[in-house]
Amino acid sequence: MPATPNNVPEPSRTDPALIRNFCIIAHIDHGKSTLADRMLQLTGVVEQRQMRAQYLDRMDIERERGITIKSQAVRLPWAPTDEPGKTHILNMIDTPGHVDFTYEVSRSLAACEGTVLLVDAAQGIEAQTLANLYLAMENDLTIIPVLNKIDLPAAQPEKFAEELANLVGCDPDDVLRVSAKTGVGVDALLDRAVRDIPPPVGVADAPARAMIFDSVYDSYRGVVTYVRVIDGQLNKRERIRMMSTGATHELLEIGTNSPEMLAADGLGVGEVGYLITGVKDVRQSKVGDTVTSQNKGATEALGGYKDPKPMVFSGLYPLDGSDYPELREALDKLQLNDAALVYEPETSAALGFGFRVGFLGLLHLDVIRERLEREFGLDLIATAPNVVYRVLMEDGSEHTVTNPSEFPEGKINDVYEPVVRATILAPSEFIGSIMELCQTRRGTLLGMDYLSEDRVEIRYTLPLAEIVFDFFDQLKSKTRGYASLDYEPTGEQTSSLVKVDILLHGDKVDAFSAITHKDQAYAYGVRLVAKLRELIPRQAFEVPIQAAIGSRVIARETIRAIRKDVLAKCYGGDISRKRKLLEKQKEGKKRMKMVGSVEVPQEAFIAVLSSDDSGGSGKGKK
Ligand SMILES: Nc1nc2c(ncn2[C@@H]2O[C@H](COP(=O)(O)OP(=O)(O)OP(=O)(O)O)[C@@H](O)[C@H]2O)c(=O)[nH]1
Repeated sequence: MPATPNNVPEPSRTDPALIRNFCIIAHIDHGKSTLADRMLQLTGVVEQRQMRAQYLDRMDIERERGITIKSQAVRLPWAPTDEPGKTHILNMIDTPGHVDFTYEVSRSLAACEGTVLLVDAAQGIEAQTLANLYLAMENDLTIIPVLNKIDLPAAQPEKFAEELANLVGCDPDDVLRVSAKTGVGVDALLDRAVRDIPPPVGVADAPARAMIFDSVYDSYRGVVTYVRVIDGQLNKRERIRMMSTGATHELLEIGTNSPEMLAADGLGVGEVGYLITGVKDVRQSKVGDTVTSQNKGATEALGGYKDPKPMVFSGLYPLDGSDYPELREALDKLQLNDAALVYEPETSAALGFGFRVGFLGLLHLDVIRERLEREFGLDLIATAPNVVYRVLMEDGSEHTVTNPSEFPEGKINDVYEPVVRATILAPSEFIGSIMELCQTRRGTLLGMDYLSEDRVEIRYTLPLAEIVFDFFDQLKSKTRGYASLDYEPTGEQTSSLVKVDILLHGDKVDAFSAITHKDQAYAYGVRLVAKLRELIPRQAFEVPIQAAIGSRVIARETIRAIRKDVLAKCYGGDISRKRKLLEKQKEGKKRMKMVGSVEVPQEAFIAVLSSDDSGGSGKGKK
């Protein structure tokens, strides 16, 4: 019998023996949000008529794109089927599934004792299933293997139960089978969570220590911080201290989510809930930090706290220069809710005033750009994303390069670039094409394992710069969509990297500068110069386009001159027709940027993004 809100125990200081903290980990689209929805319904915390799809994904973009960006926690009362009178509290912590947000995933995992490992019964294990499973194992979590979507005609539960059982080391019969869509098997899953996941252990009378696993900005309430109490207790109205910064705040409100906020007097050992202190900026309440009481607080923080590090940078410029103040304001607002977003003003000779913005990865970049355009109505030019390089000069100085045009001139000793460990899962028939792709992207094979007869896991070390553009698209097209990819940063390596500049009519265009491997520089220069010749219209004078490394020109094309006389075709005196043509010409000009003396269309800046010859890539077009 599912519990109802009426027999929920008091929200604060629940007996830890009755608490189970868990999260759901899954590859994108394997049904995590749908399963969470079913759990909300089955435990009675959301009434049928209020139910809407993906209840927990609150951000519009999350719902539209069907992805989870920020994690959320929700408290579910559940009396197991064999103990109907004993209501337990299941705290479900939703985790983002995408590789860009791995740090948030690992913080959420650290707040749990168990995890539901959810796998699509028609797809099987994918790269992010593995990546998240390894994180869960590192955190010593109890793993409940579950196959989802068993209602699908294409489901192969027997085959994938075997695969999953091999992976987690259990019997195939112990793999649960559910349909998050129809609800079949979800009650058995909740029973299993109560039975298998250990209750939290903590010292009730020790100084309070709570781990922050998420914090979100709410325009009415300020920052809402999600915590899991490990030791002691936090009480309403007390002063709390953030251990990484030492900042203290008054605890204005404390409570739990069911799934709406429900205020309480405090939170005790093992409990999961929210705190409100009135701060306005999530950077004051950072994921991974430890909260303690100001008075007789703890001296040792929990686990390691790590600042999220931007991995990919891109220049964002308003198409209309007068929108610059709005862009700054919009970035300020987004940063209130996104501690990982960093930016600083930047000026480009070609694009004017803008910002160099650091992101966790490409999805993060896409989401931010889309929000800037959609929520703030800005038209933006985004320069090609690049990674961060470290350059050591012969004179011993060191430069961190986040913008290719700032790559130092002069005598360079070494250039370091970030590398990742990539895991690719695919049917074994594609091994050849995957290896070929990784090889051309300067990859080093680390190893390969068969998960089952026809599915293989391939591990590579790859430069991050080689995968930030279109690696995933290429991988998908070479494997007919069957491959999945996950990667994690593993440090840096020295490489022979050079800066390729593009000169238009003799002037260097900073927005087109790129850093590439020495062996690829020539091909890159030739390709870009050819593409720009196609995209830049003829001007009143001849325009040479050159690619150069330092002062050495490696490729050249020329745009021939024309006199663009739109009136040439209008004989006679039809003045209104003439005016129309002139107006049309003026409008056409608005979409151009003057770069030195040359008019460059917006598409040209996007063209740098794509590595094929078909014009701009999908990513740059939005
Ligand atoms: N047939 C069927 N479809 C399902 C089931 N569970 C989920 N789906 C569908 O699978 C798709 C992905 O489900 P989501 O719940 O959004 O997946 P997710 O894992 O939360 O995705 P992210 O939030 O991006 O990580 C949606 O179209 C769901 O309707 C199921 O049990 N059966």
